[in-house]
Amino acid sequence: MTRQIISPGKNDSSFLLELKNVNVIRSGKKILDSVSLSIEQGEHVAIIGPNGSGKSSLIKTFTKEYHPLASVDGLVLNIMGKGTWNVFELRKLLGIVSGDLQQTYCREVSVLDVVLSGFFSSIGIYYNHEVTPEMETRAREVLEFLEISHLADRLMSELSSGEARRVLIGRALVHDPEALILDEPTTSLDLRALHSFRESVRKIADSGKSVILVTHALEDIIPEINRVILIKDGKILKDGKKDEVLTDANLSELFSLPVKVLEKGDYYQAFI
Ligand SMILES: Nc1ncnc2c1ncn2[C@@H]1O[C@H](COP(=O)(O)OP(=O)(O)OP(=O)(O)O)[C@@H](O)[C@H]1O
Repeated sequence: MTRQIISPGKNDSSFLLELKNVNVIRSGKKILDSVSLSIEQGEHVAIIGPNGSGKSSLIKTFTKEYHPLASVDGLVLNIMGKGTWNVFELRKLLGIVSGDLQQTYCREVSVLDVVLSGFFSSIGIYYNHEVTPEMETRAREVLEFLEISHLADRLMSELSSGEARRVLIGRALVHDPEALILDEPTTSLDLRALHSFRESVRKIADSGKSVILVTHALEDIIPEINRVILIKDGKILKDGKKDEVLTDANLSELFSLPVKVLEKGDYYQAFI
């Protein structure tokens, strides 16, 4: 399945993602409103917004699940400098981890098979999937990198939320994506699981892959992320350096109520 996106760009772009004037309408409602942003390869970014602000819709636009209005002047939607992508190839290039994805793994699939399924952009391994020895070696390497080799033969349905979330990172990493996109990744994780999860993501950020974190929780922002984009009502409210964007005034405007931002060590927290 190949889809043509407007304004195919040059192939030598250093941008991982380049969006200009992206408008998305679903069920007659504008859910992304003239969104323009560029993310360089290797750059780490947090996209923060309240419930319903358009964060997941933005990710679905990156992965071609949602399509921008083609009739808008100046529309650009390029990924790695290209406007046209095979959708399955694209989904391998952008490793995505979300709570939704975790819910689809409630059937009996082993951890190793979950990681291997990343090669096929599928939910599990089926009879028509040809798993090569190289794929299995790579899947085991990823489990080791994430320090969860001991879980390889366990069933996904028997894991804790924290363990399962790290397995899904493994699935996203197995085909060596350019970027890891994390959509509300820490929902339902306790403090210990949160810590392990953050450490895994920090390791990935240090390895040179872009980490794009989408969340409403400031404490998810790992120190390696230096740029923050605020999104409200489908529009970009602010985009800039973390310490300049995460202010009381900006967060109060974002959530439409008085918010106090605290910086603690290398992390941030919001209070009301
Ligand atoms: N397929 C769709 N059809 C109709 N409305 C949609 C669709 N997808 C998203 N929306 C609407 O677009 C708005 C943004 O939704 P989106 O899921 O992107 O928000 P979000 O910022 O990810 O929210 P949350 O933090 O609650 O997950 C919401 O009002 C939502 O109801």
